[in-house]
Amino acid sequence: MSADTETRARDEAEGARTAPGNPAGTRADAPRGTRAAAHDRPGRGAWRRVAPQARTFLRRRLRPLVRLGAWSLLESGQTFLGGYGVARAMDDGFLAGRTGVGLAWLAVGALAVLAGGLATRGVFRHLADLVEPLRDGLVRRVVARTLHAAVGAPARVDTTAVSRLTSQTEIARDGFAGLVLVTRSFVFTALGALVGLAALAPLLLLVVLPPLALGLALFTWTLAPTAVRQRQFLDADEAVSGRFGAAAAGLRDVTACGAEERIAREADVLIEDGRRASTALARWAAARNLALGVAGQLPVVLLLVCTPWLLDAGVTAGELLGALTFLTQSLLPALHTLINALGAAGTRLLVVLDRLTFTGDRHPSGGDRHASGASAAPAAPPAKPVPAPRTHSPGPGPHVALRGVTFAYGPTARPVLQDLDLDVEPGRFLAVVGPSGIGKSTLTGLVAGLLEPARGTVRVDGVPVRPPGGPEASADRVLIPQQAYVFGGSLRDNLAYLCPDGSPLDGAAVRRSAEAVGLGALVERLGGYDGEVDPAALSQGERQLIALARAHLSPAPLVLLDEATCHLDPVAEARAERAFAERPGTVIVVAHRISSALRADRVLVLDGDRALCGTHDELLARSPLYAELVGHWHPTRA
Ligand SMILES: Nc1ncnc2c1ncn2[C@@H]1O[C@H](COP(=O)(O)OP(=O)(O)OP(=O)(O)O)[C@@H](O)[C@H]1O
Repeated sequence: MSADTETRARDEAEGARTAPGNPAGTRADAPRGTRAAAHDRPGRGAWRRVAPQARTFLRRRLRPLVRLGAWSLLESGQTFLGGYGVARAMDDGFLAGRTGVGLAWLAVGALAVLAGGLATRGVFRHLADLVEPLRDGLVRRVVARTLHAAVGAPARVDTTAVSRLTSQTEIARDGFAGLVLVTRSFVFTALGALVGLAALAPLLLLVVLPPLALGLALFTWTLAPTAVRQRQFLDADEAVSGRFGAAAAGLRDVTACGAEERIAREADVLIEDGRRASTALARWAAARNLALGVAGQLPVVLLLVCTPWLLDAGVTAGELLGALTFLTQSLLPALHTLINALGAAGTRLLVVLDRLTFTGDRHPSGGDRHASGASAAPAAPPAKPVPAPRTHSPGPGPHVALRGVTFAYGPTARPVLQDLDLDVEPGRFLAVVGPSGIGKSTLTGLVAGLLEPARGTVRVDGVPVRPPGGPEASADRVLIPQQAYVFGGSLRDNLAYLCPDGSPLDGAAVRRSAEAVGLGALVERLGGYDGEVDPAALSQGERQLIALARAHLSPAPLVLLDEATCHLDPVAEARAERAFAERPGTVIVVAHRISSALRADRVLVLDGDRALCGTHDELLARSPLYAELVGHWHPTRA
């Protein structure tokens, strides 16, 4: 606990946006649900949950509280003597022509400040006795709950526990320390000032107390709505970062499915929510400032306005000056710190404590606490690609033609592919092989339209491949990447994901595709095609089988498999590839194992700047790299 905690609390109060440790990970996968829940939940709900535990915590720590109070009382002596000393110095000293007496009273005030410094030291010593147990208790609770959850559902990893254990418990500790400091500082400063005013002239209380009480009441009224807005602001912020995190992780699928517009629309909604939440929060900050004006500045104005009346009523000039000293030197700064700290940092502390201490299965904010463990498989599917009418004449498959294609990942980067010419005849099965990082995925990205060549053309059936974003981008071709995309829902919905909307789903075709790629065992395990798919409970290989069956079932005549079978064993991989070879259409497979090349009609070997295309036998004779790749391959190990 450092001595600048009070200042920090004030700084924190200035803006929640800069809050350290944004616990964004808590609901990365459930932004919409989160938003809805956040709007439903009043701030009082959080207060009701946290308050009983807070009371128990404080009741058990009466001794440090009493010690803190005692040192604070001593500290308030400087407030009392500060204003009272000024009044006496004026009335009994300078105005009475006794300069020595005046200076002596001022010296008393200065000594009181020194004594106050010692008292502050005592306050900090005992603050730790109150604050550290809070942090320890929170850490214990988070660890216990995380372990409990991990034992209950080992497949789901609660990664948000790290944030709760580190930044959130630190926010809670620092926030609590800051609040204890500013609250007791205000209470004892106000006590010192009010006792001082009463000691000078009770009439002064008549002027000062009403606006002070009104301002404090106004401020208290803003607390609950501010907590609600604070929560909404944090939730909106988390929803935005969660949405962007999920979109970034699935960028390739999003583009392949032509879902950019929907993702952008959803992001717009969330950003708009964030803007609204922050505007509402700012409105309540303005209300807090009004409360500060009423409680802190209005008494000063009233005191000045009432000066003639007060003087007539027997209040002396020194007493008036003392009263102004109380107000401007002590009460106003303490009030300013209290209002800002309670209004922003206090409500944020409430929100964080609510999250850390809530013991239900679901996070109070509405998101599933474990949801982030299934980040590889978003909970809800993005937009389905809009099917476009097939522009080419129906046949065994489209003709893919690349002419002089050069591509680099940046204007100054070395090209990954250079002057590449390639023809994949209609209905053919092409395997692409080459060392890691040579540009195999880049090639599929170009054919899928996800990437644009710097030079040259990529045509499918004579039509230039359009850049991503067009509605037809994924209707004529389907790209299955290594990271298979599976969403929560029925198996049937997962398989039909690339089928045209509105057209009746042919049950026999679904079964044929599932059987063809080897999905039968999983279908049985899930209890049929209406069985629910839980992405987090599937192995990588099972997810790939679902994605493969989906591509097989789709009407797309061009299928691009980018190591889409890498988690399957060699037998399962061979079966899946055979299914695509037998399916009408053109297939380009980035081979995970060289055995894929043996099954292909033709093989493209990418080798640095050179690329060779031919049959297996031709390449064995012409490509040293291919011969080497095949040489290292042992059919029994593949
Ligand atoms: N988005 C990107 N930005 C910059 N460079 C990239 C990007 N994607 C790939 N690269 C680089 O381009 C080169 C080709 O990458 P690519 O993924 O096409 O290779 P690959 O043959 O598919 O590799 P692997 O077999 O390991 O998947 C690599 O050097 C890679 O680092």
